[in-house]
Amino acid sequence: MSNELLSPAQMSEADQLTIAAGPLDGYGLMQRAGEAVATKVLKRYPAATHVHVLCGPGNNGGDGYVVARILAGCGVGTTIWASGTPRPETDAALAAKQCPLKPRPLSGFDAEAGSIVVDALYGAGLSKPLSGDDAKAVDTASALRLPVIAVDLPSGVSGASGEILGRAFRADITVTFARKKPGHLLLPGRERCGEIVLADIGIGDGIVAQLAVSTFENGPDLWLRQFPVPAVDAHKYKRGHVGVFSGGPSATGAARLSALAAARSGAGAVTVLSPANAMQVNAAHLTSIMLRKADDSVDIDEFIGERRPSAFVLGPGFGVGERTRKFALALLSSALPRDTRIDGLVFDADAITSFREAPDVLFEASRRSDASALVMTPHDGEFARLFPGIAGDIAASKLDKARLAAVRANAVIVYKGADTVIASPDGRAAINANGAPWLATAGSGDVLSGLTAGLLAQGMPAFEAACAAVWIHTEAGSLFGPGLIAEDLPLALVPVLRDLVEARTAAR
Ligand SMILES: NC(=O)C1=CN([C@@H]2O[C@H](COP(=O)(O)OP(=O)(O)OC[C@H]3O[C@@H](n4cnc5c(N)ncnc54)[C@H](OP(=O)(O)O)[C@@H]3O)[C@@H](O)[C@H]2O)[C@@H](O)CC1
Ligand SMILES: [K+]
Repeated sequence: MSNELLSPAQMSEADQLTIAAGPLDGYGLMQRAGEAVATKVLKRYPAATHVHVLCGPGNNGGDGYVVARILAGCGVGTTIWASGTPRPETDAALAAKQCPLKPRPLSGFDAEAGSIVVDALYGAGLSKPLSGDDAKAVDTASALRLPVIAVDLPSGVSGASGEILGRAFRADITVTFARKKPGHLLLPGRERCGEIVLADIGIGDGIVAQLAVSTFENGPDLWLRQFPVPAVDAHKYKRGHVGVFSGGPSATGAARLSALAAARSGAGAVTVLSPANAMQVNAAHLTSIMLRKADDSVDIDEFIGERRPSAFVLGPGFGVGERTRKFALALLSSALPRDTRIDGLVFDADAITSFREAPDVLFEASRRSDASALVMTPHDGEFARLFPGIAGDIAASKLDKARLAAVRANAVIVYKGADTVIASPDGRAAINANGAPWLATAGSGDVLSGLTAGLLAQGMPAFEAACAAVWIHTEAGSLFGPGLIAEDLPLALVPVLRDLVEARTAAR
C-alpha cells in the first residue's frame, strides 16, 4: 500500500532501516533523492536559463548539492546559495565536497527572470521558524515570481503538521521520497506544495511495513474491499435501513438531504423520523423515502422494535437542547448488544452542539455502547464545543486533535474542513486531500452524514464507512464543480458510486 503517510520520525526510521538492510547507505539515498529532483527540473523546465539551488546545513541541503552537481554536469547554468555549511563528516558534507560549484552565501541571493529555484534549505529536520536570510530568500523568490521546486517539503512547512513556521516557500512542485508526509496534505502546508511528486529512492515497501504506520491518505485503496455491493438476490431490508431524524416544521430540509444521500448510497430503505407537527411538511416532499412520527424515546423504541433499522442520523436541523440529548442517549443505549443491534449512529451538527455543556455524558454513553458504532462529524466550531481542551492545544496538529478526540469520545471522528481528518479510537487516521471548494455550501454536511449512515447500514465498519463517505462526497463535489448546491449532491454521488462498484466488482 502506498497511501501510508510517514511522520518525519518514521521517515528517519525508514532511512535507518534501509541503510541497515543495505546495499544503499545514507549517501546512496541522498544521491537518489538528488537525482529524482534534478530529473524533475530538467523535464519540467527544459528552457530554464539558470537554476538557483538554495542549500541548508542538513541533509535537505545535502540533496541540494547533489541536484546542483547533476544540473551543472548537464550544462545547466547553476548557482548554489548556502545557508550555513554542513557539519563535517556528514552525508551532506560529502555531497557538498563532491559538488564542483563554489557556494555563495544565501544573504546575497538574487535571481533573474526565467530562472528556477530549487529549495533545499530544510525538510524533515525543520526545527524552528524560518528567519534572517532564509526568510529573506522566501520573500525574494516570491517577489520575483520564480518557479520553485521544493526538495521533500517547501522549507518552512512542518512535515508533521502542515503548519508554517515563520515563513514558507510556495512551491510549484514538491518532490518527496518514499511516502508523503502529513504536512503535504494538511492545511496550510498543502497549499504550499504545488504538485506533489513521489520519488522512489530505494526505501522498499517491506521497510515501510516494519513501521506499523497508522496514518493514511484517504482514498479507495483504504476501504474498497469493504465497500458494499449488493448481492443479486438482495432484499431491500437486507441492504440496510437508515432512520434520519427531522427537525420541526421550519427545519426539515436538512434531514431530507441526509435521507436522500443515505438512499443514494445504496441503503435499501430510509425513513425520516419526524415530530408530529412536521409530518405534513415532510410528507409533501418525500416519495421513495418513508416517513414516521418520532416525538419521544418511546416512538424511537417502537420504530427500532418494529422495523429493525441498522443506522441513524441525528443532528441536521434537529435543534440544540435537552430533547436532542435525550434522543442521542436513547440511541446509544439502543446500540448496546443486549438490545436491538444497530450498526451505526451518525451524530452531526446539533447532536454535537447539544452536549457542549456536558460532553462527558455523551462520551460515557458511547463508552458503554458499542464502541465501533458511533461516527461524529464536527466542523471546527463544533469540534471546539465538544473538545475544548483538545481544540486549544497549540502543540497538536489537526491530525493529533482528531486522534485524541476519537479516543476521548470513543467514536470515529470526522474532523471536517478542506483537509478533513478521519480518526478511529483504535489509532488509525486518514487525511482527505481531494477536497473541493464547491462543497463549502449550506447542507453539504447533511449529505455527508446521510451518506455515512447509508454505508454503515450496509455493514461497512465505522472507520471505513466514514473514510469512504468523505472521499465520495468530495469527489462528487469536484466532478460537479461550480454552481453546486447541496440539493445537487445526492445525484452527483451516482457516477462516483458507479465507478466504485465497478472497481469493487472487478477486484473480486
Ligand atoms: N530520511 C530519509 O530517508 C532521507 C532524507 N533525505 C533528506 O534529508 C532531509 C532531512 O535531513 P535532516 O534531518 O538533516 O534535516 P534538514 O531538514 O536538512 O534540517 C536540519 C538542519 O537544519 C537546521 N534547521 C532546521 N530548521 C531550521 C531553521 N528554521 N532555521 C535554521 N536552521 C534550521 C537544523 O538545526 P538544529 O535543529 O539541529 O538546530 C539542522 O542543522 C529530508 O528532508 C530529505 O531531504 C534524503 O537525503 C534521502 C533520504
Ligand atoms: K526544502
